Amino acid sequence: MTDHTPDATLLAKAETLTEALPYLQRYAGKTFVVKYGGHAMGDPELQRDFAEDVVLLKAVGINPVVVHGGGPQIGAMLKRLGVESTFVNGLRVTDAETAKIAEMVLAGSINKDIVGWIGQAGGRAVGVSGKDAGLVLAEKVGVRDPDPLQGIERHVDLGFVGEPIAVDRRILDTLSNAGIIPVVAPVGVGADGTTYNINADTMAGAIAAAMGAARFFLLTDVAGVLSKEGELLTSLDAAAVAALRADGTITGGMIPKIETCVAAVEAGVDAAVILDGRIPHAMLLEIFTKQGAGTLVSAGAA
Ligand SMILES: Nc1ncnc2c1ncn2[C@@H]1O[C@H](COP(=O)(O)OP(=O)(O)O)[C@@H](O)[C@H]1O
Ligand SMILES: CC(=O)N[C@@H](CCC(=O)OP(=O)(O)O)C(=O)O
Repeated sequence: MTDHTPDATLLAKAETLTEALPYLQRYAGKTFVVKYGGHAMGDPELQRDFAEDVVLLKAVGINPVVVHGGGPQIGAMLKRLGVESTFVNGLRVTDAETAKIAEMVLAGSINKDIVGWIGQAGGRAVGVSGKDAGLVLAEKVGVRDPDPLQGIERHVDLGFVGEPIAVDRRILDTLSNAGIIPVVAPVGVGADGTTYNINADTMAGAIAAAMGAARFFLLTDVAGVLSKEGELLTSLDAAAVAALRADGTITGGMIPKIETCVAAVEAGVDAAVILDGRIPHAMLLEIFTKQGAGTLVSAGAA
């Protein structure tokens, strides 16, 4: 008699699909905003995995919106051009020349690379910056830089660093409704036409809030938010984040990342998750399996 039982590998594949079924049903038609950090972009295989994940989301009826960074890539270009660069609280101090170079790298080079990778993975993507169709109106950021050693706060002028004050989502809706994946570079424009360099986490958070996203993923090069002992903190709320900032556990690039997560969930995004972009298909594993990964930031008590 013929044995009709499929082999174990095929059965495991079928089980993976059935495990995904409730998530597919829950998320169909929802918007997911994905922040793809510059540090997560290094490896060509990971780039391909990322693009496949985004295309798969679109294919199963989710509307992904990609917002990308490119801090290390801007840094490399500034170095090649002999331009010095400094950061305050994770934000690049941006003079007029740096703003021009940042826009060139973000909106010109990286944006088109990602559009290309998505195309290679069988999707259709269109790259825009916050300037296109008035997507992101920005204004100049002022930052207070605490100096705990002296117990004072110095005011630091960050130059052409902006923060989003209004998001006009119509271009994103138009693209998504046409089956196209929008890819957004973190550059914004002021009411007077000034170009602003915007931290990509902040940009993505503002877009996630404006889209009422069901999920906001931030792909980076760490497992998530780590404790002082280096352990992964799997779940945080606003109060826990404030405590971790106050005691110096969260520093540098993690500051805008975690603050944007808190702001997004407080603005109505269901959940924000900081994910390890070095893990192949980190996003798919987080969305479609029972194994949560990374740090989940939620509005209520964690
Ligand atoms: N408590 C913390 N947990 C994890 N990472 C932290 C923490 N505090 C600071 N960081 C730093 O934040 C970095 C992530 O931010 P960033 O370099 O801006 O990444 P991206 O380019 O993906 O936006 C980590 O690589 C790490 O160096
Ligand atoms: C104001 C500010 O800091 N802008 C960032 C924009 C890119 C970015 O945020 O990239 P990552 O997400 O890869 O860090 C910068 O100039 O580096």
